[in-house]
Amino acid sequence: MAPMGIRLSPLGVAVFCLLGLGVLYHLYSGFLAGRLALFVLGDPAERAGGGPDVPPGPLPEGTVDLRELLAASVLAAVKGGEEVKRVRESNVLNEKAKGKTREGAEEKMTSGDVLSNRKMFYLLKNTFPSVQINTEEHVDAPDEIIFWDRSIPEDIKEKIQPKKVPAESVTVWIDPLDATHEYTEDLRQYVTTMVCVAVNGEPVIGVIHKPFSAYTAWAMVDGGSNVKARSSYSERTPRIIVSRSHAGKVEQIARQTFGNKTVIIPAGGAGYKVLALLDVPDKKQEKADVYIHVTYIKKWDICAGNAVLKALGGHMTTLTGEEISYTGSDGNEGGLLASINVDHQALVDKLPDLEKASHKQT
Ligand SMILES: Nc1ncnc2c1ncn2[C@@H]1O[C@H](COP(=O)(O)O)[C@@H](OP(=O)(O)O)[C@H]1O
Ligand SMILES: [Mg+2]
Repeated sequence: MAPMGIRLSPLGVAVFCLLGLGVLYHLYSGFLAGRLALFVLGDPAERAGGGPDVPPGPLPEGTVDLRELLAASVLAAVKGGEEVKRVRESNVLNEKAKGKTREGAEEKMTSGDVLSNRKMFYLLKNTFPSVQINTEEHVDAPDEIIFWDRSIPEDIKEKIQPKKVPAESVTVWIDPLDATHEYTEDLRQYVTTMVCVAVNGEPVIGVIHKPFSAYTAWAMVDGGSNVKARSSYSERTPRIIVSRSHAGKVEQIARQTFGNKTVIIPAGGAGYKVLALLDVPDKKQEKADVYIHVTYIKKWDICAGNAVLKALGGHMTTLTGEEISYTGSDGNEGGLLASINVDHQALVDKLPDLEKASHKQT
C-alpha cells in the first residue's frame, strides 16, 4: 500500500521507467556519440588547424603565424583561380583597357581579374585585418564575406612549423590573374594566381597557382616547399625564358650575352616563367634555365616567384644583382634575373649594363 492510499501498479511503474530511460537515451545519445567520436578522432576544428569551436573569422591582431598565412594564401590563390577559370569558360570576359605601360603596351583588365581579386583580397584581409595587403586590382567590395576556413593542408602541417612575426612587419602582395594579356587570347597555360608574403621587405612565402591545371606550388624560406628544383641546368648555353608581350630589348640582350644561338622561349606570365625553372609536373609547362625581364615590372608580378626561388636556394635579383625589397613602392625598376642551381653572380657579371645596352639598340 502506497502512502496517502494511492496504489501503484507494477506494470505502470515499469512503463514509466522505460519511457524515462527512452527520453534520457534520446537526449544523451548524440552527446555521447559526439564525445566518443572526439575521443577516437580528435576535435574536427583542431584537426583542421583551428582551435576547438572556433568559427572562421578574423584572427587576433598584433602577431601573425606565417604557417597560417601560408595556408590562407594557398586557399586564396585557389579561390581566385576558380573565378579566373569560371570567367574564361563562360567566354564573357568584359575586357577593358586599364591604361598603358611605360613602353606604350595596352594593359588589360577582365572580369576574371576583378572577381579573382575580390576573393583573394577579402579572404586575406578579413582573416588578417592588421596586415598590409597590396594587390594589382582595385579593391571594390567591402561587403565580401569570405574567410580562411582555418584548415591547414596536411603537407603544410608536415613540413612547416608555426612561426609568429609582428603583423606590422608583414606585406602581402596579390596578383589575382597573372598573364592577363594571354588570358584574353585564351592561352590558358600561362595563367596563374599568386600570393606573396614579405617580412620586413624580404620575400618569405610564395604561392603560385595554375587554375587550368589545378596545380599549386608553395614554398616558405627556411621552412619547406611542395616543389623542387630540377636535377640539372645548362649554365653554358642556358635556355632563356622571356616575356612575349612586354619583351622590350630582352632578346637582343640575351643574344648579346649568351650568343646568337641561344634558345629563347617567349612566354606569358611572371609566375609561369618562374615555374619554368623548376620541376613542375604539368605537361603544358615549358622548361628553361634562366628567366630574364628587362622592362619595368610590378612587385605583385614577381614577389611570389622570388620567394619560391629563394626558399629553394635560387635567386631573383635585378639585372645588376641587387635584391628586391617588397615594401614601399609597387614597382621594380632594375629588370629581373632569375635562376636556380647555377652561378647567379656569374650571370650578372655576363649581362651588359641595361642602360648601355638600350642605348646601343636605339
Ligand atoms: N613594362 C611593364 N609594365 C607594367 N607591367 C608589366 C611590364 N612588363 C610586364 N608586366 C607585367 O608583368 C606580368 C608578366 O608579364 P609578361 O607576361 O609580359 O612576362 C604581367 O602581369 P599581369 O598579367 O598580372 O598584368 C605584365 O602585365
Ligand atoms: Mg601579374
